[in-house]
Amino acid sequence: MNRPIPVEQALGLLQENALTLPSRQVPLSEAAGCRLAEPVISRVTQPPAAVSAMDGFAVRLADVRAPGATLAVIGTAPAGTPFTGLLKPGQAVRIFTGGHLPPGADHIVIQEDAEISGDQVRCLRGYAASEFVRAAGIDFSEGERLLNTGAILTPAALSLVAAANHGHLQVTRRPRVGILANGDELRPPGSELRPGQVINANAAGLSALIASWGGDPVDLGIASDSMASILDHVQSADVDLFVPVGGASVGDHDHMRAAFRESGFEPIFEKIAVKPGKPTWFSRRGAQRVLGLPGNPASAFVCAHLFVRPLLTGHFVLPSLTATLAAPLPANGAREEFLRARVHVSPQGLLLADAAPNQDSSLLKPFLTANGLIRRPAHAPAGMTGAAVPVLLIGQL
Ligand SMILES: Nc1nc2c(c(=O)[nH]1)N[C@H]1C(S)=C(S)[C@@H](COP(=O)(O)OP(=O)(O)OC[C@H]3O[C@@H](n4cnc5c(N)ncnc54)[C@H](O)[C@@H]3O)O[C@H]1N2
Ligand code: MOO
Repeated sequence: MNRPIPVEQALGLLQENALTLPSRQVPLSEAAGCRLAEPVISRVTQPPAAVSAMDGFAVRLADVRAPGATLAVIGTAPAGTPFTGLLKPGQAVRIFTGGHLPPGADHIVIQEDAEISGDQVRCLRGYAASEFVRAAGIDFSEGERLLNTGAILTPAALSLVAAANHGHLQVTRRPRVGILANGDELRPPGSELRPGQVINANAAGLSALIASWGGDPVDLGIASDSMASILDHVQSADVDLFVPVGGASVGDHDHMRAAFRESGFEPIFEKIAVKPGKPTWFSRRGAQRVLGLPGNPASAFVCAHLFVRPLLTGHFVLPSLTATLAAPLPANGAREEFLRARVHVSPQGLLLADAAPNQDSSLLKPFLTANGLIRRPAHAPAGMTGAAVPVLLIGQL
């Protein structure tokens, strides 16, 4: 299994070997960003009854079709305290936004269109149809399935679940993701460097990406270029997914795969026909997985987006937009390519993709402006300015 496999095949194998994690119950206050381990079924109807969308008067539409109707105000219906009496013809109830419509009422006259005098209200306008009434259940109903197993609890999902009257949720534990840098030359950021030494730059960014995708990053430090050192770091780690970085290629100092194999991990794939990131590899041991990234920083970042993100989010299809090339591209080689690019909307409203001029896999600086990856099939012919290309967003538009 040493030949590089296509990107789509790699994604399929990741999906077949997706992480399986235990679930636990958490209060809503701890559920942000977690993944649901069971569907959320609403326990209530929202709104529970027809309610007013405005401050004003609940009336019968039939009473106010013509302007100038004068009605007797028989009570008040603020939000939280429904008026229980029946609204008869010729009557109105003072109502506030969110208040339940009293039985018999089917229309709201907003207070700006009303003149109050004592316990009477005069409606200045006439109305052809019912206004400002929110029907019961326009948002959702009791028993309705609001979210499926696997959904991520986004801020909007959290409020929806709260509105559906769930105080606790069964969620999958966040995957613990161990980032293991490797290389005798590497030192932590902030170090005094001797000649030949390089900063472990990858771990900081990968850790932030992993957290943004719902993982709990665990910094496993830097292993030196020896089997013993890597084994030492692997054996002492309690993680669901290892993300070793570097030592993935064919050099004399690349021991990462062999060390994991020695630890009982079985290879699933060894290389991907992708540029950058050919040495990206994947293996498993029981419930644990390893997604090995190349050490080159751009390769590590791009392949984290392509292959670590699906493992953490459970979405194994790379989301794609269509953009227009802002500048020509040369023909592509034998590996599917993902070019760091700035994706932006032109003043004419066109989504443009502008590839960074230098795509060398050692460069980090292009990621400051690149918010997308232009996806180019293997052997794609040269692309002309104006051509449509698929783009994967990796940042804000
Ligand atoms: N003869 C061949 N040489 C290489 C091949 C090949 O097929 N045949 N593949 C190349 C490709 S493609 C890539 S990508 C790199 C990846 O190699 P490794 O994963 O083994 O990475 P290293 O050798 O450990 O490091 C490469 C480069 O990146 C720097 N690095 C490593 N880790 C970090 C880190 N955590 N932070 C910052 N920089 C890091 C390291 O110092 C090296 O400069 O292999 C090609 N070679
Ligand atoms: O595939 Mo490597 O990541 O080009 O440099």
